[in-house]
Amino acid sequence: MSLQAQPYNFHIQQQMYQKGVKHMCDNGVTHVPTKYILPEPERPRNLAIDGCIHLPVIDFTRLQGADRPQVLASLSRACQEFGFFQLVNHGIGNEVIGKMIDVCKRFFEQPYEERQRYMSSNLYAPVRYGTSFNQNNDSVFCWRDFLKLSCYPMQDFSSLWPSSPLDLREAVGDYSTKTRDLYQSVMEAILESIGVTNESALCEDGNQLMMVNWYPECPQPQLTLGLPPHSDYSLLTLLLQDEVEGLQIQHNAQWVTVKPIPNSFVVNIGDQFEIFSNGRYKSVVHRVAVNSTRSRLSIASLHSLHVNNNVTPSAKLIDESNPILYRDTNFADFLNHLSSSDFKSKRFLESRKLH
Ligand SMILES: O=C(O)CCC(=O)C(=O)O
Ligand SMILES: [Fe+2]
Repeated sequence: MSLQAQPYNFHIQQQMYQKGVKHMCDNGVTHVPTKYILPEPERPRNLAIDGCIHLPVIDFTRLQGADRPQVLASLSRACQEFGFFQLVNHGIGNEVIGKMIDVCKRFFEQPYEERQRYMSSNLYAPVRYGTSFNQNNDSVFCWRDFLKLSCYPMQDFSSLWPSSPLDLREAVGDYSTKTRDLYQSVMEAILESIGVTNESALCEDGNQLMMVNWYPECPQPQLTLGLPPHSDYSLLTLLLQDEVEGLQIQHNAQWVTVKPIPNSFVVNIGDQFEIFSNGRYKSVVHRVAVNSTRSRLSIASLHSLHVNNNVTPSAKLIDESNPILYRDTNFADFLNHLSSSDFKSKRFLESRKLH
């Protein structure tokens, strides 16, 4: 190879990575390029070796009935010990969920030119197609393409959602409305479980963002990750995963794989709620492992405070024995953190801790 050929190839490869993993797979990739290879200690172990975990299960129907006090107690334990739970009997119909999963898969199966229309490196863009975690900054890329859709208020955003597949806007509209209603009921229960009521800013008028994650089959899944360890900048995330496992959470200093339960949501506490609860409920670090035989789709509905609102520890949870632990924060702080190069070495939440 001539001396000049190297930088040229390097440039071509960089362009290829920026187009995403689906594009690379469509072009017949047979091994994981160096750009995606993690240092050994950060690599996942075989999914079959890492333990599986059955997260606490919360039955939404029981939450609405005479059993509410017992279910609230289980909810409180789950949010303190795991930061995660699985929500069953949530009332969102199979057709709404099935249509959403199907249309999202069809979005990613379109030719690159169609998906690329929504590509943007601007983290503020309300609709954005992209790859990796933060492709502007990631030194090691991850095996994931995504479509981000701002969803609330819907009339401000729905005309910006992809126009192809033709039924995408209708499916996202139905799904985001239903998940938003479900979020409000679950958040009311979470607030009640922590002994704080009348917090309408946490239930209404906030921000709703849909992250549709596509993890194509990966030829060497033991070398890379679909998503690196992170916690969500949200109050609460409602995650829908298809039947393919891959989500791992950190529990008792171990990575454990969450076993998908059909027709359920994985719900997790985000950074904003950990701050609001002054650390009582935990925003837990999680990551995604990929596999060599099956692509995987997940759809995270992230519910946060309105972008202009500060999140601050609730005065009702602060007293002499529970001193305030976090500084106030807002969405701009988070985006600054995300675009700073040191975000991997320090978690956003850590940067907000007072002591
Ligand atoms: O794909 C998953 O299971 C998790 C996705 C996730 O953590 C996220 O979108 O923040
Ligand atoms: Fe996440």
